[in-house]
Amino acid sequence: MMTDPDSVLEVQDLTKHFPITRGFLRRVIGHVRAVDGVSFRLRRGETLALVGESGCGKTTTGRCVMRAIEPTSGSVFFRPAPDASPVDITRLDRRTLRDIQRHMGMIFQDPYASLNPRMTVLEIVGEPFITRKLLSDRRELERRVASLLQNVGLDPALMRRYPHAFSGGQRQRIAIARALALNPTLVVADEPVSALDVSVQAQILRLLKDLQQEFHLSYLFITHNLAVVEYLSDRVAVMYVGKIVELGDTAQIFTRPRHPYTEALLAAVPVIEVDGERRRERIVLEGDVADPAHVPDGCAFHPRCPYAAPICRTQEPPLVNMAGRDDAPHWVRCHFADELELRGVAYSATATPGATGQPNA
Ligand SMILES: Nc1ncnc2c1ncn2[C@@H]1O[C@H](COP(=O)(O)OP(=O)(O)OP(=O)(O)O)[C@@H](O)[C@H]1O
Repeated sequence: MMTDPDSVLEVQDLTKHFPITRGFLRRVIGHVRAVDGVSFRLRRGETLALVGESGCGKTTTGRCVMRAIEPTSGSVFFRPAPDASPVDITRLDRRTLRDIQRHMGMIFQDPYASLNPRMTVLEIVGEPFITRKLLSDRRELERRVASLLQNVGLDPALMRRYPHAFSGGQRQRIAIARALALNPTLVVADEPVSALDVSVQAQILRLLKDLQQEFHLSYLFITHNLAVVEYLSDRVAVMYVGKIVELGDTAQIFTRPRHPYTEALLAAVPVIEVDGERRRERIVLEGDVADPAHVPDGCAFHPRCPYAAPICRTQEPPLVNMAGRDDAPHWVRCHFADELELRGVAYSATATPGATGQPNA
């Protein structure tokens, strides 16, 4: 159950296992454990970033939360409005689900692929009103689309143009206008700036931040870019092979990571030297992400972990809250979380990625 009145989303023990089949009869010979027991909470107006290397299960988690794909098990409690009762998205019938989904918006990585090239901006941004039969008056529809375009910094006079007339950044603004059309409570953004020019990324991130404040949006922000996380996120959940291995406040995670995987991710981000000279300190993570179809025994990170001990090969560590009694929770899944002195990076909550693409610039 979801008890906290401040929560917009509570994900409990979510799993998504994709069957691996073989042969003519499509016999199931195994499972890809893309999401494997993920739990987290998102408060009103908050941004939670899901980070990790490619293949760790971030996108699958986001899609299960919106029930764009069917989770294998677990619950996703969602409160569509501040005074509404929470519902478990995973238990809804099709029609109720569709009603509830209007309170959720989704922004994708590639604004070239996500916008239908044969539709005008008016049709793209206005489509949610049409398909849900919320507006039939053409004038009113144009007025609403114009106001949405203004919100995202686009000239409403361009609403009759097609996507090809716009740059990547402008296309992403159109996609954002569409995602916000029905005034959602929750926005799931999956790498929304990764496909854009570095110079445009900062503008789009700033826009997302402004829109969040104006419309009290809660963001589930999927990204592999820690500069983006630093700029936008209140909290961070680090995923590795379908599981959350560390979850806490952004500042905590950056300055005092407690999981070796987080340390490795942070080390892969370029940092600024104390003397002011920027140095690319790109420590590439050794080895590949474990195959979620053959998850290693014990801690899934142990084959790549520089601190691994025998216990790590045999026993899976539980997710434990390492924070003091009065501090914000800091969850870590590592046998040695309270022993290791791991390296973080300098953290500045005001950093703006994009101009340089670097977190501490
Ligand atoms: N439909 C599917 N069938 C089988 N396996 C899948 C399917 N979708 C995803 N997977 C697998 O699940 C795992 C997690 O994928 P997911 O896309 O969620 O990761 P990710 O962290 O979002 O990575 P990326 O940033 O590359 O999208 C991967 O191993 C992927 O190959």
